[in-house]
Amino acid sequence: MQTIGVLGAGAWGTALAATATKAGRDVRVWALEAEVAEALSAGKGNPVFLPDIELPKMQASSDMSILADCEAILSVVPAQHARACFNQLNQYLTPGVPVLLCSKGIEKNTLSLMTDVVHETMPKATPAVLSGPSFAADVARGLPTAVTLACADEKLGQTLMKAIGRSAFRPYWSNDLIGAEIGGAVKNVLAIACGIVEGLELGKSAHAALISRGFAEMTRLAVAMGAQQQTLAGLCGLGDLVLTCSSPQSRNMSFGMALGQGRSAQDILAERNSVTEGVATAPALTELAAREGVAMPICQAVHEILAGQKNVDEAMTALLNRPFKHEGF
Ligand SMILES: NC(=O)C1=CN([C@@H]2O[C@H](COP(=O)(O)OP(=O)(O)OC[C@H]3O[C@@H](n4cnc5c(N)ncnc54)[C@H](O)[C@@H]3O)[C@@H](O)[C@H]2O)C=CC1
Ligand SMILES: O=C(CO)COP(=O)(O)O
Repeated sequence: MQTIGVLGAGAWGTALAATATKAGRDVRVWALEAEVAEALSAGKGNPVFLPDIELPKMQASSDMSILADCEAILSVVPAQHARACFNQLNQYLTPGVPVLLCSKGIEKNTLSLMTDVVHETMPKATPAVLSGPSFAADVARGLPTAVTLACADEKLGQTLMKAIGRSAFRPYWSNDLIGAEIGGAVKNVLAIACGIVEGLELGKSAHAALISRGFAEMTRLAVAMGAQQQTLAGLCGLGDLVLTCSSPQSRNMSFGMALGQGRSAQDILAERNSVTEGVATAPALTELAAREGVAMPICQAVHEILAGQKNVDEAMTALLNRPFKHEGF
């Protein structure tokens, strides 16, 4: 597998394209913004989404036909834009081509996971999922990490791992696509909650308790949707949850911190050109949890705050006054 297409040149798409280039692949990048495509093609990095990081030169275009006939595609567009992009991408795919889903979110209104969106828009494609603790800036700088690569077919999974893996970027194979997707989507909402706890200065004990109970919520939903419990204990679940809930480098966590400090969601988002996936995923997740009959009180509290149904203090008081119960998932 030599020719790798990357759909989306935000921070993460760019970091993954750089990684695959360093791994020796022939990489082709589709960027929505012509200025990003021009800068990447000229070897000037990505001044819009990953400024001040030196990157290898790569072929890039804002014309999606650049992805025609690639042997694998990495999809790295924000979850809420995936369907529109896939509708356009479909015409350029060869039958059976693997599409490795690298974005972390659930589609609003339809409640579709990214694999569902692939099945509905690109029936020729074979979906796989890449998820785990991986800040784009760290990966683009060549700092080490490990991620989950979920693919139903182990042989294809191994081929994808060899194509994009390096010593500093270590994929581990799993056959559990649903577990990998749910882990990545839910941790973003939980990171907002952790940020709120930090912004309210409720202390590190509250922070750790929230991560642990959040992990129980994530696992409950994933298992109800057919995932294996152990997947959530891996890189794409606990690994990414710990990373994203621990550092203001996370957009979701820093968004939550600003909310906890009293700023409005609208004001915080207006200052950003980057995506904060947990904001759109929170309402979808709340609906999905209700559909599956799974209790997700922390994620629901984030949704209620974002929907203006409760302020942060009211949401926190409601969480702290839930009935005492058995621990466990
Ligand atoms: N940045 C990171 O550290 C990581 C991000 N991810 C995930 O990767 C996905 C992409 O995030 P980032 O690369 O960070 O994005 P970003 O926040 O750096 O950039 C925003 C991206 O959204 C794209 N965009 C905006 N409007 C669009 C539209 N109408 N159609 C298609 N694309 C549009 C922009 O072109 C750009 O690529 C998200 O789901 C995120 O959760 C996953 C792992 C790490
Ligand atoms: O998914 C990520 C790290 O694994 C990035 O998290 P944020 O989108 O919150 O920055």
